[in-house]
Amino acid sequence: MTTALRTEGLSKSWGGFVANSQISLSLPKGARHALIGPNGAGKSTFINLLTGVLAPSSGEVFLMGERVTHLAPHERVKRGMARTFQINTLFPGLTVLESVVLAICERSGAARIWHRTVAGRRAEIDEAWDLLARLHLDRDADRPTRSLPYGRQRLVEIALALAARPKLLLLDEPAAGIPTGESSEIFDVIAGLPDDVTILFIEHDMDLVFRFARRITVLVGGKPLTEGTPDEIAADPRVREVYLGELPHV
Ligand SMILES: Nc1ncnc2c1ncn2[C@@H]1O[C@H](COP(=O)(O)OP(=O)(O)OP(=O)(O)O)[C@@H](O)[C@H]1O
Repeated sequence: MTTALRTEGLSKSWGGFVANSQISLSLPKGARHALIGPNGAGKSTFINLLTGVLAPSSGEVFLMGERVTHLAPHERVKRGMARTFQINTLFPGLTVLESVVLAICERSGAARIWHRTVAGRRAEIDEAWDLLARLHLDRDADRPTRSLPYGRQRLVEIALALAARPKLLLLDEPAAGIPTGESSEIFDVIAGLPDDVTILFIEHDMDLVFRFARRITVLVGGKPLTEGTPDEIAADPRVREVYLGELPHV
């Protein structure tokens, strides 16, 4: 089976403080893998090491079998690694459709001429409509992204990441701060993505984690405590101790 993402002994320290210690993880193609752990466990640090925002103190990162440990973030994006960004820092004044068309142009190399006219980019516009339909965003296509409710903005962020046609999608708390009904919708959309997109997500809401992950890694104090299926993780007394009753009963 093809491994989409593999890390070997990935570690990050600042001075004497160890934020990530010897994390070795392997995600087969099509994985729906959750990374969980208490506040400060080192989850965001790990994602930042994967994307190249941070350089590891030691260890390796492989994307689709290729070593990418020392590549710049944009080089990893080119090779198929995408993460979501807060939309407010991207194109707040553009409509949903314009934002997604621009992101597609960025991937297809048409970005350098986009200012001529977005309306002239027929292939990119068609692709954007397909993507919006898949994410149930088509009815919002003509609205400025900043006028959307927060939950739908998060969906646009996912659409922008998908515009890069990623092989690996990294989601750092995709449902944070969103009312329960809307967060389920976001995870329904994520669950409906095709299996050629491998997904690693961080999420604090244990109901969502146990509904959508096929495997879970638990990080405590920067170290992997255990990894397993949702049933295995929910039944693990060490994990139950860390989560103090937040886990579903099996
Ligand atoms: N640039 C930095 N310099 C020093 N320490 C840092 C830096 N970035 C993160 N840390 C520390 O590393 C530890 C892990 O932080 P990280 O944000 O990765 O945890 P997390 O599991 O994502 O937490 P949360 O669930 O609260 O978002 C924390 O103690 C944090 O203070």
